[in-house]
Amino acid sequence: MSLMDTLKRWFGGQGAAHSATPQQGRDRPEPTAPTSSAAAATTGEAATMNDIKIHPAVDGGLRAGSDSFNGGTLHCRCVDNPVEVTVKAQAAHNHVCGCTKCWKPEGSLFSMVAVVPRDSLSVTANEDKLEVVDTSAAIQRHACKQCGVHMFGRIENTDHPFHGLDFIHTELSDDTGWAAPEFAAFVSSIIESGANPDNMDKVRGRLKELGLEPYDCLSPPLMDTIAIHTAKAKGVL
Ligand SMILES: N[C@@H](CCC(=O)N[C@@H](CS)C(=O)NCC(=O)O)C(=O)O
Ligand SMILES: [Zn+2]
Repeated sequence: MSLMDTLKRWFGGQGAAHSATPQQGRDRPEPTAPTSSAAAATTGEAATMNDIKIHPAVDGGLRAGSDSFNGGTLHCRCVDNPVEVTVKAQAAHNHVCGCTKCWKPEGSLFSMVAVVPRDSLSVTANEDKLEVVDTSAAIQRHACKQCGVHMFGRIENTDHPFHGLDFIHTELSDDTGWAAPEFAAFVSSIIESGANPDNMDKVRGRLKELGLEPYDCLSPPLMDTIAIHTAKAKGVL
């Protein structure tokens, strides 16, 4: 059984999703710099909860994934010769991530990132435009050298709890049916990108309102996965 199957068996499928919102496609305009969202969160303006913009794909409510969806193609933002990644699987554990390392659209407080089995993902066009942004990171993020978009993240360390899974940003796909985000990870880390600490209650409030439970690391099931892996490696489980 693959790690993906194991994760799914242990933790079930995707969480509840809410009302529809348009996905960001590659030929749709980049969201404009927010007037009162990330800006409010970073400048110290008195933001209300409704001012907080989390990510363009979730700000209008979550769009449910489709049970029959089996993957699609992702494209970078280059108009000419875009990098294309093909994924032959539904994504799992989709979530918004506040860490400084995951790629975010311009002006967004959070990235949106999900996992797919490594063997379901291939680069199908313009692979020569990709480079790893930080070769020392656990997640080797392959980004387009021209537009900067991260096309996929891969864990090469075979001892890592998530080895076998690749990380993708489903918003880079025009295909509909991708699993909806289920939670918010590394929420406190948005402060490291310059978000105003005074607005954190409002950020967490907005995440809860959207149905994205906020965590300052990963979700409990994923933290359990890591702990189980570590316990087994140490021989205590
Ligand atoms: N507070 C740190 C957290 C970074 C972090 O641990 N990110 C998580 C979530 S993506 C991770 O798994 N990082 C591994 C990596 O970036 O290789 C930051 O914001 O930079
Ligand atoms: Zn992250």
